[in-house]
Amino acid sequence: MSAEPINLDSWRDLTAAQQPEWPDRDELKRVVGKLAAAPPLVFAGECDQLKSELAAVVRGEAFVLQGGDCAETFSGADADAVRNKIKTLLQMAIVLTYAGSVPVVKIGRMAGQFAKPRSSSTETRDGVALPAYRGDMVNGFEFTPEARRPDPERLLRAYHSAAVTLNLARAFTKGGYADLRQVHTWNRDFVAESPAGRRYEQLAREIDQALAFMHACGANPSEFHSVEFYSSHEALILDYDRALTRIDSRTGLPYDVSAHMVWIGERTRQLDGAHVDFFSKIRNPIGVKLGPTTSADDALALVRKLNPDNEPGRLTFITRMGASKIRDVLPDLVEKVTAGGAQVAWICDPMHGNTFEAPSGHKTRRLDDVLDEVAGFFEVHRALGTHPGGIHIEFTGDDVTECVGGGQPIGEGDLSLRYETACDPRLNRSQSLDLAFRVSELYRST
Ligand SMILES: O=C[C@H](O)[C@H](O)COP(=O)(O)O
Ligand SMILES: C=C(OP(=O)(O)O)C(=O)O
Repeated sequence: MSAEPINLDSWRDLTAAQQPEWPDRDELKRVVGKLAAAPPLVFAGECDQLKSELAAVVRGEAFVLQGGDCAETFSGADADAVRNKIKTLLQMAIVLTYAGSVPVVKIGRMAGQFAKPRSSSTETRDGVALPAYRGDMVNGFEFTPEARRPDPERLLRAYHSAAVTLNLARAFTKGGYADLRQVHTWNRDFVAESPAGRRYEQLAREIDQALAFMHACGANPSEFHSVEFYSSHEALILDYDRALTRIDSRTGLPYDVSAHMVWIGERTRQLDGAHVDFFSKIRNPIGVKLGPTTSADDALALVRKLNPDNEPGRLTFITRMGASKIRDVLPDLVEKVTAGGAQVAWICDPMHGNTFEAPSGHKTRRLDDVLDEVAGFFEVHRALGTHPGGIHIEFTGDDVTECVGGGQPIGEGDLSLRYETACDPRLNRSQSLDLAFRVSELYRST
C-alpha cells in the first residue's frame, strides 16, 4: 500500500500573511523555477541531526543559542561580517558551556534571514508613502520608488548570499577557527577592553589550563577542534521556501533545504493560514514565535497541527512576551502545554517584546529589559519544573550602538553613532557577552 503523496502546495489556497505584492508574476514564476532546480543549501540528514540535538533540549540536557542579525543584507555576506558573527556566537557558547556547564546547540539567524514581516505595508517620509522595506529578499532599503519595488530576482540573490554565508560559516566552524585553542583569538579587538571581555579573558585562561591538563592526560577529542553550526531563518516568503523544498532520497519525505531550521513568526502563525500549513508538511525542526496574546489553546492547537506525532526536537516554541509581561503570561502557557503532554523545546526571545522608540526616533531596546525577560523566563520554568531550553537573540559581531545599556554602556544619545541595522536593533558583541554571562549564572543558580 503506497502512502498518500504529500501536497506541498496546499498553502496556496490559504491566506498567506505578510507576502510582497510582486508586480511581475511571470518574473516570479521564472525565478521560482530556477530556485526549484538549484542545489540544496543543507542536507536532510543535517536537519535530522539538529532535530536530535533539539530533542536533547526537550529532555533538559542541552541549551539552544540561536542568534544573528534581525535582517541580513546582501552586502553583509562577506568574510569579515560573517566571521564577527560566528566569533560572537562562539564566545557566547563557550561562556555558556564552561560557566553554565551545559552543552550548547548553536544555531545562526544566518544564511537566509533576508525577509521581514512589517507592522505597516507602507512607510511615509515627508508626506511620501512607499512600500515598506521587507528585507533584501524582497526590496531595497533605500527610500526610493525603484528600490522599494518588490523584485523577484532578489529571491535568487538571497539564495546565493545564503550559500556564501553558509560556506563561510562552515569554514569558520570546521576549518580551525572554532578550535578551543583559539578562545583568546575570539576576544581580540574592541571587545577585549569591555568588562565582559575582561571577564571572558579570565575564563579563557581557565579553559587553557583545563585543555593543557586534558592534553597531558592524552585526551584530544574532535569536539575540541570544531563545532556543529546550524542555519535558520523565518520562512516568511513562501515562494522561496517552497521552491527550495526537496524530497529526501533516504526517506521520501520533504525538507526545506534552504536552512536546517525554519520558524514561523508571531505575525504569520494563524492556525488556518498558509505558513502553518506549509510547515506542517516539511520535516525540518521548526520553531514558532509566541507573543503575549497567545493562549494555551492556541499553542496546543499548533502542537497538534505541526507535531502530530509528538516527536521531540521537531517543535520549538520561541516565546517573546516582553519583560513586563513574561511572569504573568508564560506560566499558564507552559503549564497547560506541558500538561497536554506536548514534547516541545521552550526558548526565550527577549528582543521582540522589548522594542521602543528613543526620543531620537531610533528603534531600540534596553539590555536591562532583555536580561529581565531572560530572568523571568528562567523563574517561570524553574517554578514549573520545566526546562528553560535556550535563547533566541538579535546580535551582530560589530561595535554598533543600537541597544542601550551594557557593561560598556550605550545611552540613548549614543544611538546615532553606529546605528546600522536594516530593521530592528541588535546587541553588539560586548552586550552579547554580558547576556551570555548572565544566562550562565541563571542556568547554574537555579
Ligand atoms: O523583526 C521583527 C519585525 O520585522 C519588526 O519588528 C517589524 O518592525 P516594524 O514594526 O517597524 O514594521
Ligand atoms: C519578526 C520577528 O519576530 P516576531 O515574529 O517574534 O515578531 C523576528 O524574529 O525577526
